[in-house]
Amino acid sequence: MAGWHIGVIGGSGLYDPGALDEAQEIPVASAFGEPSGPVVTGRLGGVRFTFVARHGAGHRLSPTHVNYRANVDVLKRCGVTDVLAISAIGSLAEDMAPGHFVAVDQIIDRTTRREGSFFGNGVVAHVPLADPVCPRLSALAADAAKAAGATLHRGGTYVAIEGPQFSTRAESHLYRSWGAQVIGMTAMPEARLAREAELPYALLGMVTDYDCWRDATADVDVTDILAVMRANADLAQTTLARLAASLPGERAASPIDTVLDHAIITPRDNWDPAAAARLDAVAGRIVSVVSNRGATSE
Ligand SMILES: CSC[C@H]1O[C@H](OP(=O)(O)O)[C@H](O)[C@@H]1O
Ligand SMILES: Nc1ncnc2[nH]cnc12
Repeated sequence: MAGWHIGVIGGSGLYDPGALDEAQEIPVASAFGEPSGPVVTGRLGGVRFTFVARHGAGHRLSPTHVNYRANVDVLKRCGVTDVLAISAIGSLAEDMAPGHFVAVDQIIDRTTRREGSFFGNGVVAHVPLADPVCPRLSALAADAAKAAGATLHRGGTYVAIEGPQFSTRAESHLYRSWGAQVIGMTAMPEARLAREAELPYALLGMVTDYDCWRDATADVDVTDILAVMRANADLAQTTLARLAASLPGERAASPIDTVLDHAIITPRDNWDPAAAARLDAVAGRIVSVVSNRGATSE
């Protein structure tokens, strides 16, 4: 059994992880282009945390233009074992009020304009995604949020829209009729990619608004969202500290750690060497043999 190394992807309003011991920015390049911004690593209560701000410093990247592949790839390259995403979310459910936290457990993907896989073009893989969220990490994060003082909902279906516009009222009602409880623009393809990289993924959403389905409230507005996020940023950082304090000393293996064992369908002899080489981090357990073989035969 090994130790924990938590990768944190901070969403709107959470542009830094708070006080990390021995914090340092580390230069790490991705085979999939530029990550959103600097990667900061450090320790919280003795546990290593590595942080990237999803929309970059100064929130320059829209949900469509975030390089989700590079973000997950650099976290994997840093040796992260698990990924906790923190996001601003709209509520589609009466009981999930602004200020509450939701440990999301299901996702409906309505995004259309994003690179959704590390694989393809020479190495094809099909990972299982029935449960896109890791129940162990999600429960730990939920407990930590509760201990930090958040009003916490365990479980909730998140509908990921392309954005950047918020939904129409008809869409908002439609998503409610589908059984979705919260809405955002970033959980996909992030959760897909974490699974492909064999990284257990959990998503803690901070409710910032009621989207636009609720007659009794004004329609969603970005200024209000950021005000709620700012009011909750400390709570998110305290949640991380609580999480660090509550992690078991040893990290027992997760089935997600080895999900690629039965997912790659392209026979090894047919792998495209360049495609395999790019997978040296996300699928390092599997492809390193081939990359090395390619290197020796040249
Ligand atoms: C700031 S309003 C919309 C914006 O906020 C959420 O971002 P994130 O998931 O990174 O916290 C939402 O998904 C949109 O990107
Ligand atoms: N209502 C909403 N729709 C989409 N993304 C959001 N992020 C925060 N609130 C949102």
